Amino acid sequence: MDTYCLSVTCKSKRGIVAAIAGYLAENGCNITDSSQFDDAQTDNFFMRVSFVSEEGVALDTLRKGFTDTAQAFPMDIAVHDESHRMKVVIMVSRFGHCLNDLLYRWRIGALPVDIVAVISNHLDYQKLVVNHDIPFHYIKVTKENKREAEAQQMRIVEETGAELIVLARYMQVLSDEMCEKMSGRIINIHHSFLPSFKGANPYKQAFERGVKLIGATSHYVTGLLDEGPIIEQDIVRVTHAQSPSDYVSLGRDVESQVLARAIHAHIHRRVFLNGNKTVVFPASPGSHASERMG
Ligand SMILES: Nc1nc2c(c(=O)[nH]1)N[C@@H](CN(C=O)c1ccc(C(=O)N[C@@H](CCC(=O)O)C(=O)O)cc1)CN2
Repeated sequence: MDTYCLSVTCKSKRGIVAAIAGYLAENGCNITDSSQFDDAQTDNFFMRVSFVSEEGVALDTLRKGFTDTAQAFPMDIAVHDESHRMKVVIMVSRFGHCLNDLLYRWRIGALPVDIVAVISNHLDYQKLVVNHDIPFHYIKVTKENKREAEAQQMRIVEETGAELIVLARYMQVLSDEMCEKMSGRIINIHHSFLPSFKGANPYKQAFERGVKLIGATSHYVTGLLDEGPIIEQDIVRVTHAQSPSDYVSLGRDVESQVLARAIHAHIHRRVFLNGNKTVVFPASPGSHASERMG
């Protein structure tokens, strides 16, 4: 039997959970996992439900049936087949550790997505990508050709049907237009514990500040550089004896892990936008089951 995921965002009101649980039960669906959050500050309510359609009621029928429930509680509602593999374009510049990590996770089945293309403004990782039988697109970016380069990037996104763009250390600022068009569908890894040290060279900034912790932050990309809603973060200790290049080495693993966790949360629809913040529900049991055991 297929497992589906229902995600709901609405204004908080008594009875929402009962209405949704009741609707699913009445339509032969068994809830296997449920998370909800009522934000008292914004009065926004968020809910994510995994369920099995035990009597074979089709996804489209369930979607259509929800409109009545949705009318009782004006809500943004979406129902997805949890077996759907999201189409992803990865973009990278000169630092390839996050790309390499994502390709490995994808290859062993730990990242159940379809990587439909890798785009880079450098040729460093062409062989690596082609060896994974994934299309590689080299699109040079200069101050003079940024707009045309971005148009080429967006053509690839549209032609492949990509649902998510991952900036795996892609070091070019995207235009407001692209950020708006792909709002909530571009995930970046920034190599600092935001909001500290935005922009280029965060490790140099951290070294000059004399920090004792460096970190990585994965966030949705907006027109405001490195200020998009944060999805995942982590940190690693540093000492007075270490240099910015030591930070680069120490940062590789934490950047890769933070980005992978953020993508995993996004593709399993566990991330909800809440103004310029996010609500991130925990992974449901078995959500890592797609990984091929060695
Ligand atoms: N619109 C946005 N674009 C990008 C974001 C974002 O949040 N909003 N995140 C960056 C990633 N990034 C840090 O994580 C970052 C990348 C690049 C720069 C920058 O100043 N780039 C220069 C060119 C540098 C070069 O050519 O090597 C530039 O674009 O003029 C700052 C921060 C990805 N894009």
